[in-house]
Amino acid sequence: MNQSMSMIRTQTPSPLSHPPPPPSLVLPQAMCTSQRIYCCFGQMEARVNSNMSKPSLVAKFSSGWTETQSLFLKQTVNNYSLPLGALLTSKTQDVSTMAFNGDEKIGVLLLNLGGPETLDDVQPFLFNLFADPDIIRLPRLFRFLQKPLAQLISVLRAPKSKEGYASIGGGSPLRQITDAQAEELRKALCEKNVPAKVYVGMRYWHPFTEEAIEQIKRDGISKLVVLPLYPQFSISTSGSSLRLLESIFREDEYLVNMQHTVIPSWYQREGYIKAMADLIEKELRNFGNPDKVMIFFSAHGVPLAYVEEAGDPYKAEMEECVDLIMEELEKRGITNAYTLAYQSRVGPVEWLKPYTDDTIIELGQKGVKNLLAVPISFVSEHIETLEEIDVEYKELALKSGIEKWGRVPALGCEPTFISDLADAVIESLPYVGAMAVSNLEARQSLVPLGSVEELLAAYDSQRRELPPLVTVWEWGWTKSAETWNGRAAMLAVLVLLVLEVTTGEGFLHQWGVLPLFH
Ligand SMILES: C=CC1=C(C)c2cc3[nH]c(cc4nc(cc5[nH]c(cc1n2)c(C)c5CCC(=O)O)C(CCC(=O)O)=C4C)c(C)c3C=C
Ligand SMILES: [Fe+2]
Repeated sequence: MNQSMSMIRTQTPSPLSHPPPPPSLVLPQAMCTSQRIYCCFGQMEARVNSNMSKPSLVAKFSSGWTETQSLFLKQTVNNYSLPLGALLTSKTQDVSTMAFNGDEKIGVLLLNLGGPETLDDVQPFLFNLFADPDIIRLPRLFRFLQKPLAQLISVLRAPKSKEGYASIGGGSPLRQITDAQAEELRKALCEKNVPAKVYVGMRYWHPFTEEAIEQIKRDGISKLVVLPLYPQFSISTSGSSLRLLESIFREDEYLVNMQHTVIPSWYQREGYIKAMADLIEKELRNFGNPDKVMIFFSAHGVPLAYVEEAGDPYKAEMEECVDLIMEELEKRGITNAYTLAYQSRVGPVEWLKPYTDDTIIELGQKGVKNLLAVPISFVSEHIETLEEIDVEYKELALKSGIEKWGRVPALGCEPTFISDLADAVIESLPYVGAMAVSNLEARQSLVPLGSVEELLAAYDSQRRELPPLVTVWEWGWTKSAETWNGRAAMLAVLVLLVLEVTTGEGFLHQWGVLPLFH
């Protein structure tokens, strides 16, 4: 464990005054046995017994504490070895004035994928997406081909994508919905006495993350909470956005000094789980016999290698998320059969299984008649809910023998959900600028709160090569021959691809590799 990971930050012992001083004492965790931690408002003092593995609350003296506050303190101390004093402030008082100095400006950066707003945007949007090494990661030898390949694939895919976007109104609704979510989150934070500015940073289209960061600098934000709008962490989504942020932060003096924290995933939060269960419960009522309906969770897929080779926690988080939603439904007396499958695969490599389309056909064959689709990787309506699920999968289901099909809407600006996001932000504030949770066992989710750098170090740190979505081959006997043979092979592949696309014939069509995308 490195030194910074084994530290805890505590409130300096101070008189019981108001407001508290900022956290200033940093102690190696190993030295914190029976560390006394004073909280300097509300007349309270907490003593924490801590060792390398897990701190625990051993004593608490307070006046005027509610049951919830005591429980919160206990859970917090037992789960995290981080700034206790600040955590106490966040639950008891106005964070903007208590946890931080009055001149601190809090910002929340919502990260999302972005989508083309017009049909003309589709090809350049796809180029940005495929030029991202977290989406198509070529072997080192072929990295120089990332952009030409992105150009080729985006041109190849654009007609099919355009058709999809045309059928949902000529563009993606993602920007509008994310802007509305940002505004609702701002209001919810304000109502909870945490005035903050909320920014939207998209990965592949406007408003780009770079644009949001420029605004954050102009606004003089001093403490930033980074909140990817993906409930589950994946290298291909939150990971890619965080990698971009890391490179932006690294090159900018203002940003290097701006304190931040990241909420990497939040699929396990009670408010989110309850909001999902509410939507499912409501939609089940539209069926004649709700208890006979198969609940069909359809998650966005990722290539299998992300999970098996790069350590992407996405699959594990997804499965846990589905279990939590089903547990919540069970508490409400809803014990329907359910299943989880993965949609939207792209290219010929293996993705997470079972695939949504195969599963729909199988369910039909098994005699399932009522199916309720639940999109689970997204919190906004977009092409993959409005077109892929509502049109393509519905059609497939009806063809496969399903008689009644329903679909749960995406969360959008659902109040329980927005309020829970606001709580997630508030609970993360004490971690802004602090070290990440060092105790693996104490993590509440598979990916812990932390800084951009730490999160990237925890997952996919070596950025191992992943099988590209378009498979290329290598041969040769010496290092240099391998390099040049590889490059020649890649060029040959490119030429053949161009010929295939222009003539519509060739070996890839014969092998069923092209058309590349479904
Ligand atoms: C090529 C590989 C892709 C991976 C891996 C991938 C993962 C992934 N994506 C989302 C969420 C969204 N994807 C969206 C669009 C989109 N994604 C891909 C490819 C991969 N996604 C493509 C080619 C596209 C463009 C649309 C299309 O042509 O099909 C969107 C935006 C949709 C919109 O309305 O504009 C979202 C959102 C997740 C959650 C995920 C992995 C977990
Ligand atoms: Fe995608």
